[in-house]
Amino acid sequence: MKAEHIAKRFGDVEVLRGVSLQVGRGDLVSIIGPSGCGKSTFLRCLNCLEIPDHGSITAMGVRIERAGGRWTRADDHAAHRLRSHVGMVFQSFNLFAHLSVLDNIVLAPRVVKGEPAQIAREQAMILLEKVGLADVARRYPATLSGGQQQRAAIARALAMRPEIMLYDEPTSALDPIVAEEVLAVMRTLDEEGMTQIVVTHDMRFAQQASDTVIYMDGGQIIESGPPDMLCVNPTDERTRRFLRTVL
Ligand SMILES: Nc1ncnc2c1ncn2[C@@H]1O[C@H](COP(=O)(O)OP(=O)(O)OP(=O)(O)O)[C@@H](O)[C@H]1O
Repeated sequence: MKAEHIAKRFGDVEVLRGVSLQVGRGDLVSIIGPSGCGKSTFLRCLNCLEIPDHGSITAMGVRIERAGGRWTRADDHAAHRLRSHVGMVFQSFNLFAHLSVLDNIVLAPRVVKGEPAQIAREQAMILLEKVGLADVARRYPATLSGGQQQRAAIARALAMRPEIMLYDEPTSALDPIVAEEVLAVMRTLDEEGMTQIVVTHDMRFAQQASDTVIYMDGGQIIESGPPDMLCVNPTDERTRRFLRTVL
């Protein structure tokens, strides 16, 4: 996946100022940086949940190019194709409260892809097994712990068979022990070759699990590199100051 010169403003506020990033297949990239620096906005631009004003996104043979003009029907079509390759997981899980865990996972394959019920359910059970939730498949989200809900959200995203997974602070609402269960699922996906981009405040995970850590500040990428290089010996003073406060 490649993003080039992504720019985005909300009213007078220039939130992203030409952010470029290339993520290799199977890589796990963590995006860190101070609150409000544009991490989530950038992540959301990657699957056009937020429409960039300028710049381009290329992934899985789909290219979206923006030059400040109107968002057209053709752009919409391209964004739809892009999203069919990309799963997204949010901080607040966003599960459907009125559906069981199993039905949460079955829903999109049934409705969007028209998969037969039996196949969608079998696939969902395989995914629930994978994230350690097979025994709670019939329960409703409200009866699960935060970590279980987040793992169900990951299974739901995986049910659409994405090649790329985006996570927006997946463990920020969780205590460290429960967060570890979620991070373990992401590590397993990494071992299986899934491409993953994670906005996170969890520096330990960023350091231990990432191929690349991106440090953003002020709507720009200030520094990027392998976790050791970035976290042990950052070249930029702002990066050093940020890491001193979080490590
Ligand atoms: N839909 C929106 N409308 C207006 N302003 C927005 C919108 N979304 C984000 N912003 C603003 O853009 C800036 C960047 O927000 P963003 O959520 O991308 O930062 P972040 O680095 O992910 O922060 P955090 O770590 O606190 O989640 C903030 O000033 C935020 O208020």
